[in-house]
Amino acid sequence: MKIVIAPDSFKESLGAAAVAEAIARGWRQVFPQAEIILLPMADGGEGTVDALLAAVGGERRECQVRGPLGTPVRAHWGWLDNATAVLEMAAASGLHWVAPAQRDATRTGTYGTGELIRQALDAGATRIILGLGGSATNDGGAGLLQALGVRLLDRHGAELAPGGVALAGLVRLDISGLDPRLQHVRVEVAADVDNPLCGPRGASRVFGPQKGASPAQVERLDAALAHYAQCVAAILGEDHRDSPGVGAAGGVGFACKAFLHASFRPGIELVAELSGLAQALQGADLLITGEGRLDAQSLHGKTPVGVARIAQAAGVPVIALAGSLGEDYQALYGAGIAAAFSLTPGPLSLEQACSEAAEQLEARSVDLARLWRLAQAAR
Ligand SMILES: O=C(O)[C@H](O)CO
Repeated sequence: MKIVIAPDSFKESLGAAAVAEAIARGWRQVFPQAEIILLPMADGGEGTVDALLAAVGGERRECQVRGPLGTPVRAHWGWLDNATAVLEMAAASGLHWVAPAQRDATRTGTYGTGELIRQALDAGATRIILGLGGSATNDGGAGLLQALGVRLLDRHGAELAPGGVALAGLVRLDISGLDPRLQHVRVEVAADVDNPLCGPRGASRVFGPQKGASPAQVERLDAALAHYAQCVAAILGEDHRDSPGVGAAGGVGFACKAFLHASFRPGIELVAELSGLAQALQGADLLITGEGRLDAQSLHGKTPVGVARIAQAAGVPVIALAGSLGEDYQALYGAGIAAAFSLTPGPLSLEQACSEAAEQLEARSVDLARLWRLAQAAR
């Protein structure tokens, strides 16, 4: 029997490698002889740099940058030997940097992600792979642009304060100071979702609430991003707000598309390709994937659906384990996932569920393996 285990991280709880190991421990209790291949995945969000370094090798580097609330954080990135830098915006501006009680999507910013890009430029990168997802921010990448030399000015000619809501006061963009080294760098965005910038499927409405935005704040943020997109279109002569993926990471995708001329692809596709997932699936009986939460939104680029697409092409069935199953998660059954299970055995606080994730994963994996054995015996 050959099993491929290819999960994402469980955000704010367990990295993808630890998730894969916990599932493998459970499976081995029932099938000690099984051939088990562990391929930790990522979709552009948290864990993308580590997944890519694990897949292709390279050097893990660290630097201090401005976190989402403006205080210093220690962010990591990767350097591959062909002058390629691998960055993940969550390392600088991710939700995990902001304690739940402090989450405020109206004022968090992405300046630190721009500083990460500067680090890559200083190192001489000619290609930058930038993972988007898992952000604490909703600023349309405004902070990132400021860190790279763009000036965003209000009606008094003063620089805008950090955060998405401040964009409502944008009157003028001065792009003359944009770091000239960017002209010689290929930027490839690996995005976790394909959402547009604004509107019902936009960054603020879909992802704002998980970053602490109230319904009224969501509306203010959506209007501010629409105004920002309008100002950008006025100077560039091109409106990128509806392009797929520009709503990733609170709209960082938009800044990358408009000013860094980035190409876009689903993050999971890139990670799966570099990790050799399709090859690993040859002759496999089952793929087990997982993510902290699965719901209908997962259809728009999240890891379990991305790996399921590749498994489907290889004729391998897929089962997903999730920390929690959200609204309309059954939509995943139409996207190549045969069955999805939530981890918790009963009511648990979020803190408890996060701290017990490894034990619960192992236990559910045992349950799953036992069910699989029963199904095999009944054949
Ligand atoms: O960071 C976010 O906003 C979500 O992960 C979607 O990209």
